[in-house]
Amino acid sequence: MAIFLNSLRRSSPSAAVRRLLLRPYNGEEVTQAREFTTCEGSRPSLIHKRSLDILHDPWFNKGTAFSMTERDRLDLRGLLPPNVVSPQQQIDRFMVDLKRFEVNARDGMSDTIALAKWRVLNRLHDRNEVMYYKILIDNIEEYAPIVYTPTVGLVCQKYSGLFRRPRGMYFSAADRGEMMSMVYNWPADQVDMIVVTDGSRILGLGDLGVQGIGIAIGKLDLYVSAAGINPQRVLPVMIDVGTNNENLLKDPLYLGLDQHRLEGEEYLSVIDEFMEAVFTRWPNVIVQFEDFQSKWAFPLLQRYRNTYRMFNDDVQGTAGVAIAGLLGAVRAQGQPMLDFPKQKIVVAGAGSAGIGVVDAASKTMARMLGNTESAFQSARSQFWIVDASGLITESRANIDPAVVPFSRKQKDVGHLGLSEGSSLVEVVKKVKPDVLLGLSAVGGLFSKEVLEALRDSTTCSRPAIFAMSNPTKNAECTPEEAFSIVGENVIFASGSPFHDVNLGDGKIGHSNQGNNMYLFPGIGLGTLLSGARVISDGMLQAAAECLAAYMKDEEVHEGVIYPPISRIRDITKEVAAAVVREAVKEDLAEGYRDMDPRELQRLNEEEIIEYVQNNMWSPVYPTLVYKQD
Ligand SMILES: NC(=O)C1=CN([C@@H]2O[C@H](COP(=O)(O)OP(=O)(O)OC[C@H]3O[C@@H](n4cnc5c(N)ncnc54)[C@H](O)[C@@H]3O)[C@@H](O)[C@H]2O)C=CC1
Ligand SMILES: CC(=O)C(=O)O
Ligand SMILES: [Mg+2]
Repeated sequence: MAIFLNSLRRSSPSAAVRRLLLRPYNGEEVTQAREFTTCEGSRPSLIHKRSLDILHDPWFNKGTAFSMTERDRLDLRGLLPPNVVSPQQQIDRFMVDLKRFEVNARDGMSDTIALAKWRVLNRLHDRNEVMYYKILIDNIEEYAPIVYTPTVGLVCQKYSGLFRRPRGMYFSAADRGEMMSMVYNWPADQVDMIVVTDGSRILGLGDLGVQGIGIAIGKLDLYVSAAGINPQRVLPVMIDVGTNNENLLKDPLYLGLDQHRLEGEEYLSVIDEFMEAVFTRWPNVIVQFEDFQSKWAFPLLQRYRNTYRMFNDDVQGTAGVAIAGLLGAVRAQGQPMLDFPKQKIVVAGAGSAGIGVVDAASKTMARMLGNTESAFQSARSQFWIVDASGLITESRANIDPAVVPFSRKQKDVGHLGLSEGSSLVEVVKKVKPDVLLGLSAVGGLFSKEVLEALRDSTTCSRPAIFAMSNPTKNAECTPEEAFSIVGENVIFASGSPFHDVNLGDGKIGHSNQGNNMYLFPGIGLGTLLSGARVISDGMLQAAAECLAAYMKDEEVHEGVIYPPISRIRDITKEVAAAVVREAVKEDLAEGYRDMDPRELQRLNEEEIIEYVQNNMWSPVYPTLVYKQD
């Protein structure tokens, strides 16, 4: 098994390879001259703008940090206060403004304070991208919960009121037939990463229509901060096919199409047209599908995954993060990882996320058991899935095709006294699971009764609870509830961040954040840098195994199964390198820029990590030089 077989070959790179490795991508001139990957002292960025146009462009603006020579060169003299400040002084001044909200917060962060912070950060994002990402990267643990879950959920809900400047692109059902030309309205000639949503299931908040654009923006903030994707080459996209949220349709301030969602072939034709348009203009782009309702998430993934460079984060990213956490829980129990196929896992939620996890985790078990048909059967029999109508068995009427392979046979559950529709608490009592995993979007689903049933039934020394639904109020339980009811030994992870729990006597109950943010940035970056034409199961599995292997034994024994968010840039680099390696191994890698596939094949593990590192964008002001069109 690849996990933990970290036998890195440490040979020194050839001179030619080293030249490639050590040459981070320097921005060549592009039509819109939108590059700032270089920094002071190295190759400058050529721009076709002067004066106020520069100050109003967040991709180039440095505000008060423009030096006097640059002010002269770019016709900025007199347009800024005279004092030239350093980038760090700029950040210090900004942080004084941002931190004032903390002074007001007596009972932790209220929604109002979180939103106020989001507003201040968003305004900076509109003004000056380098500074925005510098602050985000340096304080990712503190501000990920603002630009991402949970606050991004609130932002999407309140989008009409918060909307000031558009960010990203909107394609709507009214744009049918126009998308192929519309894509040229985007100013960047190169786009590496698109996150697209149709707004139909935003976190656990349901159909938010056009307001779902916020989640695409939040995910791309993580692509820039964690994966070092150049912010000039990311594109958030909202495909507005209508909404079935009656409150939004009644709202006079709603900014989306005033119609119910398109269905069937009409819906598919819009998404098809969008995919064709973006891949025509940017053939190397990677498209991440985000927060599509389950009924479309699976069919769209099957429709596009063998043709386009795309993946579904909720189905595939979440699965990888869950697998890494599940393997961590096995290690925390003091068991060898090969015992994973013995774990009994009750899953609450049979949507895109829940079924994505069960599908991938059962495949991981099956691989450990020898990959035969009976191994697959045996692996599937370790999972019991409960949805809004209770335990899912083969006798379920109108069952979603994606769920069919995981529905239980009556004969297999009957001997436990269970049947179609048995309640979660009954299932927990009878199955006596090692793991309870929630992707139901139902806050508090793991009630006192359910947690007591787990405590009283399980034979596991360290049961694990994954309350993975977002945002915070949708978590199936809190860490306090898990530790106080099930016991101090429990392994706990949640989708949105919670604080660790003080268990007294110097003991800490660790609250892990089990969120796909640990994987999607690395999957995207690894795909980009390998030049893989599609994203294979093997590449996704490599990403999950890398995350699992990242945690040290001492950490997992402490109940820490995921790294702290502050290490997300490092873990993303490792994940991306694992994805590149697997793409090369599977002969999918077609190379990236100067790195052709043959060179890529010659790199050893260390060199691949170096290659990834050197292609991660960092927030540094470039020197700007004006060039006439
Ligand atoms: N932590 C993470 O990285 C991720 C978390 N999620 C979260 O997972 C949740 C679900 O996402 P999807 O699967 O796409 O949504 P979905 O709406 O497709 O699925 C929800 C599922 O929960 C079931 N459910 C509803 N009430 C239930 C109940 N009382 N008991 C048991 N099951 C119940 C539904 O029947 C359905 O099968 C959301 O809150 C989302 O934020 C999703 C992706 C990643
Ligand atoms: C984290 C995420 O992708 C979700 O909750 O949908
Ligand atoms: Mg999602």
